[in-house]
Amino acid sequence: MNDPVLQAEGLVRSYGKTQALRGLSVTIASGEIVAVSGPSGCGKSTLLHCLAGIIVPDSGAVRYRGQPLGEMSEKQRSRLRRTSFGVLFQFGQLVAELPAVDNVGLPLLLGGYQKRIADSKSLEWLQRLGVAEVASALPSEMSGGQAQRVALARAMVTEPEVLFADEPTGALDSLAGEQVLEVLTSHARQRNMTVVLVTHDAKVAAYADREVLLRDGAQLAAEVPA
Ligand SMILES: Nc1ncnc2c1ncn2[C@@H]1O[C@H](COP(=O)(O)OP(=O)(O)OP(=O)(O)O)[C@@H](O)[C@H]1O
Repeated sequence: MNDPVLQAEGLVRSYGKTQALRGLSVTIASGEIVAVSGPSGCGKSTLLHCLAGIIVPDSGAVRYRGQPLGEMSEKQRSRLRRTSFGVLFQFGQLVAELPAVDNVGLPLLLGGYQKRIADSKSLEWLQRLGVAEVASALPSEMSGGQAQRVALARAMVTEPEVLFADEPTGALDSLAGEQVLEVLTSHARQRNMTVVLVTHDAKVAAYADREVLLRDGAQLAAEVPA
């Protein structure tokens, strides 16, 4: 395996009495596209959120390039999410008051880019994902599928080292879903971007290099190539 980018060891995470992760370990190499799959409620999103440092496991550790996330301050973790990680949540989470072009450009503005450059990179990504026509639309004026593609553009625009995507094609019909996955995976392969893709759909998992199958908060079996 190439250099590991992310190593999770013995992750346990509960919500009240529900144990979402039960001692899960997984290693993700640089440039790998990994699908995390399994039935609803098996802990996929919880694993993604632990790997991205959005939530902290009750026990176990996640290391990013050897550095335990648990030993970073919240400020350091959020800086890491802004600079090295791109996160696409299951429900896009666009800013309701901003048109698509500004939603996508937001992480660039926060990273110190000039508005003019942020706008042009944002439009480039909207075009690549086939939603340039909604550039000036507010999220409330978009279809669910358009909003999801805009949210993906926002996660990709900073060219993150690792992209975490939770059901990135959940709101898309199958043709649009294939187009988005094609753009996402070909870009990742060109740029050696690591992708962690949560999905319950075998057709989506087939775009990955490797599949991590979960059942009830644990890995089902030896990892299988997708
Ligand atoms: N914020 C929360 N509060 C309480 N229980 C939660 C919370 N988030 C997740 N859970 C529970 O933890 C378990 C794992 O949830 P998780 O969302 O990680 O699974 P998932 O595989 O991503 O599911 P889905 O495919 O339906 O999105 C489930 O039983 C879920 O009900």
